[in-house]
Amino acid sequence: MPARSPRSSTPARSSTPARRRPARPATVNHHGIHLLRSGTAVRGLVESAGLGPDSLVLDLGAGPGTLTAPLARTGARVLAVERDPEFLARLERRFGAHPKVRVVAGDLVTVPLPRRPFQVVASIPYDLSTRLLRRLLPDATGGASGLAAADLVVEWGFAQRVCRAVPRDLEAARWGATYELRVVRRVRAAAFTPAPAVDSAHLRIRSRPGLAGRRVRRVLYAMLAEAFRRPDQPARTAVAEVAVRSVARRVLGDAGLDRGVRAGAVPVDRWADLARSVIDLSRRR
Ligand SMILES: C[S@@+](CC[C@H](N)C(=O)[O-])C[C@H]1O[C@@H](n2cnc3c(N)ncnc32)[C@H](O)[C@@H]1O
Repeated sequence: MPARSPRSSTPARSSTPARRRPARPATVNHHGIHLLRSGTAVRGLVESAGLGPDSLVLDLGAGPGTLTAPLARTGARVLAVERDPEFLARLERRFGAHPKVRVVAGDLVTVPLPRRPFQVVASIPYDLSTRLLRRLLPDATGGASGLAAADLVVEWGFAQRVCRAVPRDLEAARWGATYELRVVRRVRAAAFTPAPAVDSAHLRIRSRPGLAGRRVRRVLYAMLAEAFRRPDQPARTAVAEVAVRSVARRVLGDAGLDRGVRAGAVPVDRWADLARSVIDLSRRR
C-alpha cells in the first residue's frame, strides 16, 4: 500500500523519526491545498498587519482557519471568506459563535468588498494572485477599493515580479507607484502542508502617502503610460505630458533624477514623487 500523502490528517509512517514537530497539528486536507503550518510565517503576517479592535480584516481563502484564529485574537473584526464546503463547515464550527468573526461563503474574486477601510491578511491561491491584486489595487482610472493594507502569502516569483523597482509591465508599475510593495520574508515550501513545488513570499502592501486623490493618480498614470509607451525617451518627455516644461524640469531635479534619464529606467517610487511634485507645484502657480 502506498504511503499516505502528507495531505492526509494522518502522517505517513516513516522509518526515521521526524526531526521537528509541526508548528501545529496537521489539519484534514483532502484537496491538496497548501495550508500554512509555520508559526513563524503566521505570526509574521499577523504582527505585520498591526491590527487592533477597530480594524476590519479579510482572510481571503481562510481554509480551516489557520490565519482566522490569530487574526481574531488581535480583537479585530474578521471576515473569513472561503468557497470550499468542507472548510466552510469547519470554519462555522470553530468561529460560528465568535462575536467578531464572520464566515463568508463566497468566491474571493467576486465577494463584495467592505465599504469602510479594510485590511487583508491572507494566504491566497497562487493562481488567483493577479486577479486579487486587480480587485484590491487601483485601476487605470484611479478607482480603488477601500484597501488600507495587505499582508499576503503569494508565490515567490510573483512577489519578485510585482516588487521590481522598475517593473516590466505597466500594471505592475501602477501598483508599485501607488503602493509600496515589499517582500518581508521568504516563506519556504516546507512552511506548508503539503509543501508546494516552489517557495512563497510574505508580500506587504501599503499605500504610498499623498496619492489617494484622483487628480494625482491621473497625473501618475498618465506619466507611467507614456513612459511605458516609449521607454527610451527621456523621462522629462513623459513628465511634459502632464506639466509645463519648467515644472517638468523642476520636479525631475527635486526627485534627484538626471535630466537625461530614460523614462524606462525610472523606479516606481520616483514616479510617485514626480506625481506629487507636479500636483504640488501646479497648485502653487
Ligand atoms: C493556500 S490555501 C490557504 C488556506 C489557509 N488560509 C492557510 O493559510 O492555511 C487557499 C484557500 O483558498 C481557498 N480558495 C481557493 N479558491 C478560492 C476562491 N476562488 N474563493 C474563495 N476561496 C478560495 C481554498 O479552498 C483554500 O482554503
